[in-house]
Amino acid sequence: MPVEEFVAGWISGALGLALGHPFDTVKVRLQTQSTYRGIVDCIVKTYRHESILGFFKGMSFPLASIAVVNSVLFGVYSNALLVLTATSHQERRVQPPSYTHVFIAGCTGGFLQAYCLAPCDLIKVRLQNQTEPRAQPGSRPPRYQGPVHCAASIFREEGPRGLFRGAWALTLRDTPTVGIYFVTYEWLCRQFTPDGRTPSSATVLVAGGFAGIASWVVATPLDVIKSRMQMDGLKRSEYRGLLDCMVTSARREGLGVFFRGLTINSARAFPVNAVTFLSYEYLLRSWG
Ligand SMILES: C[N+](C)(C)CCCC[C@H](N)C(=O)O
Repeated sequence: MPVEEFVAGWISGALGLALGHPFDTVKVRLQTQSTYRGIVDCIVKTYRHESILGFFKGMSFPLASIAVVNSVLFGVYSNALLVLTATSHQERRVQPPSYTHVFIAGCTGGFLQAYCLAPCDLIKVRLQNQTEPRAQPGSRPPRYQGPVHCAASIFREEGPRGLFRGAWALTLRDTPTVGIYFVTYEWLCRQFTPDGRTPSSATVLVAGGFAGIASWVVATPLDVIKSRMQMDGLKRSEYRGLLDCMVTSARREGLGVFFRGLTINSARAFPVNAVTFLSYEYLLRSWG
């Protein structure tokens, strides 16, 4: 099993993540809290109360864990294509796989990474939603003091299954949308690259960026539900399940609720995925 894809996925995931984290914090807050009037209001309030550091809450942990998740995503994708088409990463430029194969391999990668992502994403979302300013002497400490403390508290208070809260919504979100992610990327690369040639860096950046946006647009409704399910259970359980969360949210806030965070998510998706794909392709190429 080729391991370079896993390593390249690892490094490129970490690079993309660091770039996108401030956008991600604003997105999570807009999706789960109703105190903000919009993107600008959320940015201003976060900055005023928590300084620039507020935007980087919950980042250290995903930086390590997203790297693992991305490595599973790209590693599984590439190896699934190897099984389906019997071509390696290098051979695929000359013998491009069909879009159906790309889609199936993408869905497989999306499905498997969702399980590694679920507990990591839960911890990230819980930490990002802590709006207390940095601890001052004498002030009450926030509920979770860091990722390890957060994981231990969830385990203690909500049981081992609590760590997989929202995992179902996450799997439904990622299985088809990662398929769309890779199909968009491949399609755009092929549009701008002569047959049999490797895509240029500019092409990879643009194709990666738009692949990120396209997949996030489709993923946003379930992303909102996922984030809400993850925050549920903190005080008391409000939703009886995924469907109940959808119906309750729509009834209370209208159908627009399913698009919360869409703008900021798209603004984040472009640079994150442009950098992810560029570094992924670059690493694989330089390893020959
Ligand atoms: C498929 N879905 C839209 C869920 C995400 C795919 C892109 C993953 C990337 N690490 C990012 O965070 O943007």
